[in-house]
Amino acid sequence: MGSASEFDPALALSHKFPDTTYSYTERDAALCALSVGVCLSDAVDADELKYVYHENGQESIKVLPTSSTLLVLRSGASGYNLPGLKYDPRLLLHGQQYIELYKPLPSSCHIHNKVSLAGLHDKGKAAILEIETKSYEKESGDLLCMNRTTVFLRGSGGFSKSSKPFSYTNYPVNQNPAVKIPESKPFSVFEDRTQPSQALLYRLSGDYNPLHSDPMVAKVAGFSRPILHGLCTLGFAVRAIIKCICRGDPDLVKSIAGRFFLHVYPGETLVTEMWLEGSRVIFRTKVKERKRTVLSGYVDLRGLTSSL
Ligand SMILES: CCCCCCC[C@@H](O)CC(=O)SCCNC(=O)CCNC(=O)[C@H](O)C(C)(C)COP(=O)(O)OP(=O)(O)OC[C@H]1O[C@@H](n2cnc3c(N)ncnc32)[C@H](O)[C@@H]1OP(=O)(O)O
Repeated sequence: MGSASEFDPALALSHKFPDTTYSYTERDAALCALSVGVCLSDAVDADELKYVYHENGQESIKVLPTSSTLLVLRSGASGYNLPGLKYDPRLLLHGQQYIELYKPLPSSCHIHNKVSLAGLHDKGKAAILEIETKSYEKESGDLLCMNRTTVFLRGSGGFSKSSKPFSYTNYPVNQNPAVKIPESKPFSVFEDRTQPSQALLYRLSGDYNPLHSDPMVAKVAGFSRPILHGLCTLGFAVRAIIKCICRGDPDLVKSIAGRFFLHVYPGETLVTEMWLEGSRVIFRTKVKERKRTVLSGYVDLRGLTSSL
């Protein structure tokens, strides 16, 4: 169990993460797509079949931009170990995700990851830890994407040594996923029902955190049953945006930012509302059954035609 006295922010900040490597195949990419609801309600959906099948062979399938998180899972799906930070991994929740995509993701790839600490904050009742991963294609050396993961470590705050709460960030404020939701009617709304087994499928993408599969672990974490991975909810939301606004073209997505407000139980219905502001899509996802917002954020697009 973590406690404030076991936090040494200076030690954590001076830590140099080792580079990591990762390889994924067309099978991983297709599984990742299926686990965020691709072709869930229509097995021949013309916008989505390309993520799992291509007539020219599996090497020609497209990869969803949210699958970029697949590349960084090895660096800490159910917890991050770094000196100076001891906490209870069962109380960790995914708070935010920020993704930049520089090139369409290939259907299979060998990856070289450079990992760094992007933020550390004392929120009193919780600590917030932000880890940034830059993923390079091993063969070409090209930078493919950047993922910044914010985790909320409940029960681990209160470690500040002075009266001012400790807060360190090394990235621009305009990359903050917190957004103001417009008061106007949404440009588009998309509804999707997750399956009761959704988290059991999503975990095969590589996040084996037992919070999503083990009823006892879920109880300790304060939930009545295992909850859905935050990145699965984000995958459903971004899929909805690609479908409703990008006319099915995933390569239009330049960056994605999302903040998780509340847990989702597998089997619940996700309703994603979208507003178009220039080349930015602001979105909000609600759970229909509980009428609660679970996620909001924005997706920046490249080359959007004005005919929308
Ligand atoms: C790619 C690698 C992936 C690895 C991912 C991690 C592993 C995964 O397996 C784990 C998961 O997927 S968990 C499932 C998804 N996440 C969730 O369900 C969490 C949903 N959110 C919550 O429960 C609350 O918002 C909660 C609990 C997060 C916060 O609620 P409160 O305690 O009520 O907080 P509040 O009092 O409102 O705010 C306190 C301060 O914290 C900031 N904050 C709030 N929500 C945040 C969030 N989601 N992310 C980041 N910061 C957040 C607030 O701004 C506030 O700070 P300040 O006082 O300075 O304004």
